[in-house]
Amino acid sequence: MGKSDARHLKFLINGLFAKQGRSAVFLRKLNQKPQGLPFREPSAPHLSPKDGSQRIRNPLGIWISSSPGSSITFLHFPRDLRRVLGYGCFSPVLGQALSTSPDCLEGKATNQNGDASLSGAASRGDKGATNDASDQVLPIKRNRRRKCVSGIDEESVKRETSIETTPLKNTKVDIGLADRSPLPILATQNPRADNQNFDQSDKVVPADRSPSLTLATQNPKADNQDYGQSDKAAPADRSPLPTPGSRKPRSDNQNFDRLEEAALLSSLEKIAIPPELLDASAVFQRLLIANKRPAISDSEKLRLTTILRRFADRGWAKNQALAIYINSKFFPAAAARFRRFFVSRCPPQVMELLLAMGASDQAEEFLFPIFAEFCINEFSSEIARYRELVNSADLTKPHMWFPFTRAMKRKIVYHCGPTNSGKTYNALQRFMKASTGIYCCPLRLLAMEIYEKVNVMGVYCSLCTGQEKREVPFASHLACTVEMAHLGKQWEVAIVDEVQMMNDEYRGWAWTRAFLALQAEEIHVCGDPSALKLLRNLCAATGDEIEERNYERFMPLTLDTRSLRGDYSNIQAGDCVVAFSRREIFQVKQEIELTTKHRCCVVYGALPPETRTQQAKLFNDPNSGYDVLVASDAIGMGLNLNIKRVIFFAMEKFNGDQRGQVPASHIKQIAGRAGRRGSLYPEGIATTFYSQDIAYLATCLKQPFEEAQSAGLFPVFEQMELFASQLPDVTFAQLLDRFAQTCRLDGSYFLCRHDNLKKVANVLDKVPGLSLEDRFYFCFTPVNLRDPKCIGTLFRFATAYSKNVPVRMFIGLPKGMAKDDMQLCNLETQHQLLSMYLWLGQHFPDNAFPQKEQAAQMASQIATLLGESLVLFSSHASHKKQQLKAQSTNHRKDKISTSARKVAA
Ligand SMILES: Nc1ncnc2c1ncn2[C@@H]1O[C@H](COP(=O)(O)OP(=O)(O)OP(=O)(O)O)[C@@H](O)[C@H]1O
Repeated sequence: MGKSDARHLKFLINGLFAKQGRSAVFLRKLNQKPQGLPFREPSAPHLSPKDGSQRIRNPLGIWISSSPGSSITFLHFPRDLRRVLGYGCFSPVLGQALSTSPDCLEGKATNQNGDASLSGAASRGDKGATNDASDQVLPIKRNRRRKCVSGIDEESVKRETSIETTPLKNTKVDIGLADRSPLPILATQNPRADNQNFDQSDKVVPADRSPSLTLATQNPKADNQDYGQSDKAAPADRSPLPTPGSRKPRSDNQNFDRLEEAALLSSLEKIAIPPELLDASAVFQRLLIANKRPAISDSEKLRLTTILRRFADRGWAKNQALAIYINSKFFPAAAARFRRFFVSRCPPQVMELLLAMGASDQAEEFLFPIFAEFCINEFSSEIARYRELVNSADLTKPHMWFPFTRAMKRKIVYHCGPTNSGKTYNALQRFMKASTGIYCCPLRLLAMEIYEKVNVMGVYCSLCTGQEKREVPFASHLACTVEMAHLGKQWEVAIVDEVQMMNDEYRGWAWTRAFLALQAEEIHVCGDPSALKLLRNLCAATGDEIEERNYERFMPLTLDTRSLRGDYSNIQAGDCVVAFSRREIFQVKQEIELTTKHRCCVVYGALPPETRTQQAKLFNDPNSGYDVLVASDAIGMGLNLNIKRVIFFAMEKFNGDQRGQVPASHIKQIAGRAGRRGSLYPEGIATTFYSQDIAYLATCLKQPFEEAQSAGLFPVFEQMELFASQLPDVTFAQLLDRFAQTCRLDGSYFLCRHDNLKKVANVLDKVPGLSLEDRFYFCFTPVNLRDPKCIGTLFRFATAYSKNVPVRMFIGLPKGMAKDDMQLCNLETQHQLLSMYLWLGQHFPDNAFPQKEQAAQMASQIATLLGESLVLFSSHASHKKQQLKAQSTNHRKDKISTSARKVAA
């Protein structure tokens, strides 16, 4: 399809709705009349209300049917175009969506599973809504009162004209109408949200009859799946979309020979539909008023039933039906009703046509518009209910959730560079000069470090993490974990550190929210180059100005290809050995301490931040006697470490389901910890313990940063509540699933994974008496899901809370340092339980968790004990080493004396 064809198509779609006066802006912008198209001027309706439908002989061969009483207009595309666009029907609502949203045309809007969603795209109307203070209450409502831009900037004109070629040329990205997997298009957004102009047409179209019909999807995956199952493959589905070929050979029809089908189809395509049957609405009206047909032969009935069963079973119609808010679960019942209705009333002319078409795609295409009319007529309440549900799971245009922020003029400074390049340092310089500032980071440890550093420099700074709040009197600054960012306050400078985590599948939503919502004149975001493009896109949507500052490592990182060849004696002072499990970490530590003169500090995720900092200090201190660090990937972020060489003990990691290679981006981040400005080791080296791993390390280090495509999102409680109100009889875990299946997202976003939340939700399902809000927040509690003790304790806390009694810890203080690994594990678990209690204490009313202070004290004592235990472990090892040494000396002495005796004898 050529550029001009695409333009014609766009014009056609617009022209179709011009009579309602809603495409005027678009047409003016296009500023040219399509050549070769037999359109009348937009003001003159090109569809004659009398004949209802007519074939428009334009170069694209599209014909349109519409009838005076119908809210729907059908576009039937010729075969080659269908490959690109599918087949479908539009309501005036959709015409609005298309004519105001270039992004829709670009197919940018997707739901969670990567499906295009016409109405969900970021449109150029976005900026116009910035001052709409009435949007403040609920995200769903926020979208509804969007203002339209009256002025048209050059950029948007450019975007608009580029749309015409790009999607269609690639045939991959379409106008959001073609195949997408796994869910079909849900053109569900309330049209009122899109444009104020719609108010007029809203009056015309009765609520129940206004679903946005889309040219929905040929969805190969969803064909046979229940809509409700489609989230299973969610992460993968965000990736490459299937080529939108029109009607894929369907796998679900038993005994259907594809070749025969193809042959049949090629002949069937030639069947001409009489003009009087082109208008689906008219056909439906005929069916509606027809008496039940008394005389229909059994064979005719059987053939007709076969055609209609195929229509119901093959999946294509099911996907299309989503666009008219007939969900997949309801579709079989609707299709069965339609079959009975149709077979019993089918006029002879229609029957003849259908029997000639046979059980074919053409028959389905012919039937679908009639089915749509039937559904709208018969199932208006079901349609309205499902539409409400879909609308309540609308996560499109998340930047519009924060109108006060949008009303601000923000400057974004992106400090872009690899690890150890000084990004945070430079951002902090500006932060400290500002009269007010907020620093947001991924770890408690980092927040605590900045809190201490900044206060030492004389800038009063408070601390706020999930577990802890330290209020400094008269503090103007705040260091916090990103989830705890204060979004309602205005700041002069904000820092969002490690912004590439916006793409994190679990926590990404927190960075996205902070970035979109922070009310700061200047936002300094620090991150690696992987997030640069994404940030640019978000800034384009928010209207913020972006300045990019690029950084390079102070000293390059060198790859030592020799590796340690599996020999501990090659360990040197300043080495950091990275292992990916706790067991491996202690094994390596023990081996090093037994076989070399070095002593090891350890850092891993289960250690409290205080203990990790203490271990880092020990390692950084050249006089401490601890000169080697054994760590997990927890060193990738946050700690300032004087590492000379990073040695990867393994390149595989257990990811919760199975062991797999550690992704290159993680390897790079960890390796980048080697070498630090101003330390004993300004130059960094990376290598592996075993020589077989060196090739993978080399590959990882060479790899350029992989561009993040989308930012994480998660609904706020109010959204969840709205959604839940549509589904009163489901558990919270089911609700999370249903939300993930139903929600709609723009292409720049994905829904963060909720499997961990679901596990907690399942546990809490057994606790009666918790409100939806309680469940929502309880699910976010940081709990070690692999430890039954932690889960059991959370259950106990939730049960007590649900009974409205003060929640007690019942966690005793340990007797002393851990003497073995089991005791060490117990200490770690105890700290996790306390941390959980503290987190709940921060997020629920104070009187519900009254032992917060006690818990904080105990947590700090345990952190100290853990640190001391680790030191003790090292001295045990050196003691053992001495014993071994003594044993081997004695053994040697024995040997010598025996041989001396032998010689003497
Ligand atoms: N201009 C500077 N003067 C003195 N020290 C600096 C300067 N720039 C950076 N540093 C020091 O270099 C180290 C690394 O800097 P910084 O933490 O800012 O790097 P980064 O790029 O943010 O790394 P990461 O992504 O790992 O956080 C820090 O210890 C910091 O104090």
